[in-house]
Amino acid sequence: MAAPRYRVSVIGSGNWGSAIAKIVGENTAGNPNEFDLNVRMWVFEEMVDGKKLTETINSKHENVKYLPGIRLPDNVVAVPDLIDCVSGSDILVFNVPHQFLPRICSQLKGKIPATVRAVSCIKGVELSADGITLIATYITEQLGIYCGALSGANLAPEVAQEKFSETTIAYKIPNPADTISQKTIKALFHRPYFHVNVINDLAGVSLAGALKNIVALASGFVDGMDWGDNAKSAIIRRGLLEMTQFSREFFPESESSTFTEESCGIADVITSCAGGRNHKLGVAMIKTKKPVFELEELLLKGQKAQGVTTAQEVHAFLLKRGKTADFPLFTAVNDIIFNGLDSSALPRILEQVEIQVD
Ligand SMILES: NC(=O)C1=CN([C@@H]2O[C@H](COP(=O)(O)OP(=O)(O)OC[C@H]3O[C@@H](n4cnc5c(N)ncnc54)[C@H](O)[C@@H]3O)[C@@H](O)[C@H]2O)C=CC1
Ligand SMILES: O=C(CO)COP(=O)(O)O
Repeated sequence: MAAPRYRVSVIGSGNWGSAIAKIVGENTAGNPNEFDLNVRMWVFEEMVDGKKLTETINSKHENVKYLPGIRLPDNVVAVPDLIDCVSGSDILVFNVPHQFLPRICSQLKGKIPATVRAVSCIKGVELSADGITLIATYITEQLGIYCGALSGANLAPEVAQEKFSETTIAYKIPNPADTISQKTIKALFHRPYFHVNVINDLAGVSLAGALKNIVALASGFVDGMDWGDNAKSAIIRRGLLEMTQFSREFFPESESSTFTEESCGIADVITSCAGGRNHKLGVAMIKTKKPVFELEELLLKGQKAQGVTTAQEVHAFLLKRGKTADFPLFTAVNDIIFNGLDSSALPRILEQVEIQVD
């Protein structure tokens, strides 16, 4: 009997969504025994230069708004209808700014067979009255399918230009009878220029990707104040410690080594504090004093900086638990964005507590 050829859909077509669709399209084309050639990519439809974005993507093979200048493989097909996009697929790749996920899941609920498998490339968390849920876990809870997580030091424009980077995927086989293995998942994402390491630590990979966006904003603040490289390294060190402590304390199944050894940990903090959108926004906030969401629109032109909402969500979670004092950097980032705290207070705030990680 011939082995199954898995059909893959990518849900999302922003800066990272399009770059990941390019990778997946290259790999389905390169592994015809394992994957169906065509990759459907869900596009939140909008008019760009008087034309539907899906039509432009399918005729020019370029996402002219969110990943301009990069040719997408011909086998990546833009689809405006979410249900059409996922129907008949075996593997779903979720890649949207995290604030849009609940609506997407509510549209998909009850329509996905339990045998479908998913990977989330989203960097964020889901906040509810009960607390914080990992994005992958949220997808599992909403759709009844297993979901892993991909996260790493992966600025989308660099990955799309095929400049070398590494990434981490957390994927555990949920059912011994599954034919979609860690090897299958690696074959879907690994490229000569995009090296994948598959591990088991779903909480560590997911939280590293979400929390580093808060640290990247803080690094933008110190660069906005022109405080130099020593200050930025201090923010990176303290940020990584708070990220690890948060994960170990609230998700004890996470592993410290994920933060120190994997691309999704230290490497992503360094990358994001050097060149990411959250960093850029942090710099601009200090230099211009303009409101954060006005700057996001102005600078990112429809792209999103996830650190702003994540800082707010993590703060609400810590406040409810009386734990803000244990996470002074996370708390200060929220207070600088939303409560008018002066960023020059960072050294005084960080002096008060030294983080302990087991
Ligand atoms: N861009 C990057 O370099 C990287 C991003 N990520 C993460 O990937 C995830 C997706 O980010 P990007 O693809 O960069 O997105 P993006 O920041 O480019 O956001 C724009 C996307 O949001 C969509 N959108 C706007 N309004 C919407 C709505 N109401 N409903 C649904 N979609 C809507 C747009 O159509 C567009 O596809 C985020 O969690 C981000 O943190 C991870 C690694 C790298
Ligand atoms: O996650 C990223 C790089 O790994 C992208 O970070 P930004 O969203 O801050 O651009």
